[in-house]
Amino acid sequence: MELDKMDENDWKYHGEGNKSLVVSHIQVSQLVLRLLKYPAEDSENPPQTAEQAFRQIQNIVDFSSNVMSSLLGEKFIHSGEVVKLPLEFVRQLSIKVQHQRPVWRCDKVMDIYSGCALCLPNLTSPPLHQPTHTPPLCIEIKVRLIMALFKCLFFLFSNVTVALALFQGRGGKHSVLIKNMQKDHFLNLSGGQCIYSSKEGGDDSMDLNSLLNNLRPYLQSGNNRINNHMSSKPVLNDFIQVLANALLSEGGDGGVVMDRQEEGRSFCEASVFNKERIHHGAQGLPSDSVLFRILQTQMLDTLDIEGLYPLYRRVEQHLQDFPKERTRLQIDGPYNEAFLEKLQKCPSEDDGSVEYAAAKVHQYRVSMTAKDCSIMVALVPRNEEEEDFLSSRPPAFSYSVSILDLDPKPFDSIPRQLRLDQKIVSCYLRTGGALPKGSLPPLPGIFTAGENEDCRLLFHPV
Ligand SMILES: O=P(O)(O)O[C@@H]1[C@@H](OP(=O)(O)O)[C@H](OP(=O)(O)O)[C@H](O)[C@H](OP(=O)(O)O)[C@H]1OP(=O)(O)O
Ligand SMILES: Nc1ncnc2c1ncn2[C@@H]1O[C@H](COP(=O)(O)OP(=O)(O)OP(=O)(O)O)[C@@H](O)[C@H]1O
Repeated sequence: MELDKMDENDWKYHGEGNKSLVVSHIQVSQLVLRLLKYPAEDSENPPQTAEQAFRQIQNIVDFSSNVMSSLLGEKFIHSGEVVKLPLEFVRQLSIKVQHQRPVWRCDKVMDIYSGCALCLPNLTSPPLHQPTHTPPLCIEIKVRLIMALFKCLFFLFSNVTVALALFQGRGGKHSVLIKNMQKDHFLNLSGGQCIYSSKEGGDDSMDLNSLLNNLRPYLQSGNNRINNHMSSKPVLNDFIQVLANALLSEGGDGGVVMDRQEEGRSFCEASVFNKERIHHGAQGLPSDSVLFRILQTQMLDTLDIEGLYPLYRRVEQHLQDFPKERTRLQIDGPYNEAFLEKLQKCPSEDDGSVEYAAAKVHQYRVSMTAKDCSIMVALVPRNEEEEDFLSSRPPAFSYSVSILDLDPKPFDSIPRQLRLDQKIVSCYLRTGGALPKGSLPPLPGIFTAGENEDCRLLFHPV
């Protein structure tokens, strides 16, 4: 990428979240740029200088590469690098992508003032072995939330959202869905075609059929492939199994997903949802799988928000008295090895010190990041000429598993977490356990549990 020759026509809208917007390169399919967003009311007066924006993105890179990578496993992490882009390019890009942005995300605008962005590999287009005729199938899962489809993994997470992205064609023809199940959010990437949704009041079964029709060519094998027939249930079951196998596999990149039942450890084994499993947390998950690593990192919050808040207040009070201590305590970074050491070597007993309190807050913030990240799984059917592809069921896939959105959560976000938690608890007490439609998702510490298809809330000791 030649930074002095940037042309907005080489880039297209890819997706966005709450605080960043992502564009992907049209020709160089392995590249994306992630740009910061500001509240729309700040569009005339950017809330930070170019230097501060650069620092913010460098902090994101450092936090990912020095802290989260060590906790989650390097093989799953792509931290990227900060780039400085020509301002005119960024302005033109912002105009170009505007009409593709979902309306409900337009309360924020793309940062067109700093010229800073994060350059990352495109995780929906991973360099997986030899090219095949069939394009990669990408599934993005926001781990905080998990959908009923994945109820086998229920015990890991606290709510229900999944984003599924089906990409057809590496260069040009795309069929894409990214869907937030809970809020009915769509992110249609350029030229995207929705293959699955569960719109409120919409015809879910039709959408599920659309998903199944798109999945069928990936999952038909052996006789089914020749006869071009495979009924819906096995398609969905196979899809879940292939996806679960990738999530439970111990390789990060470029592994091969086969049916794990043959290895004596099946997906269903992990699906048993019972009190034992909740109490033992990670038991049953392969120790180097992405799910295990994320769960371990989520469990750094040994205190719940109510237990943490007094420690946060201790640090806050100390900073009011000694503002310069902010740097020594690494409240806003730098996110280096010393920061990691602080949270890893935090004593188990409170000695009343501000260092202890700061380390607990650091741990909590890291845990929050691990609860809010996403997993991207890219699957490519293995060479269709190979014997095992034709005979195995479900067919074998090459895969890559990555974790995205590992930004540090600000120190100042703690009081907001407490308010959210209090709202949820009062809602729980008011409704006797049933969340009203459209309400906030439960926070960590509250599980949406499913047994025999029905959902209820359980308080989970953390
Ligand atoms: O605060 P919450 O619980 O609403 O969570 C925010 C998420 O909302 P949702 O999970 O959809 O309700 C929100 O997700 P959305 O993409 O907006 O759905 C973000 O993940 C946000 O993180 P950040 O501010 O971008 O670092 C999340 O904020 P943090 O609380 O993790 O800082
Ligand atoms: N490296 C990448 N490769 C491919 N797609 C990506 C990449 N990074 C982000 N995306 C896409 O862009 C979307 C927004 O990115 P991201 O989740 O990092 O934004 P965010 O604003 O931090 O989100 P959140 O609202 O969860 O905080 C993702 O959901 C994903 O679909």
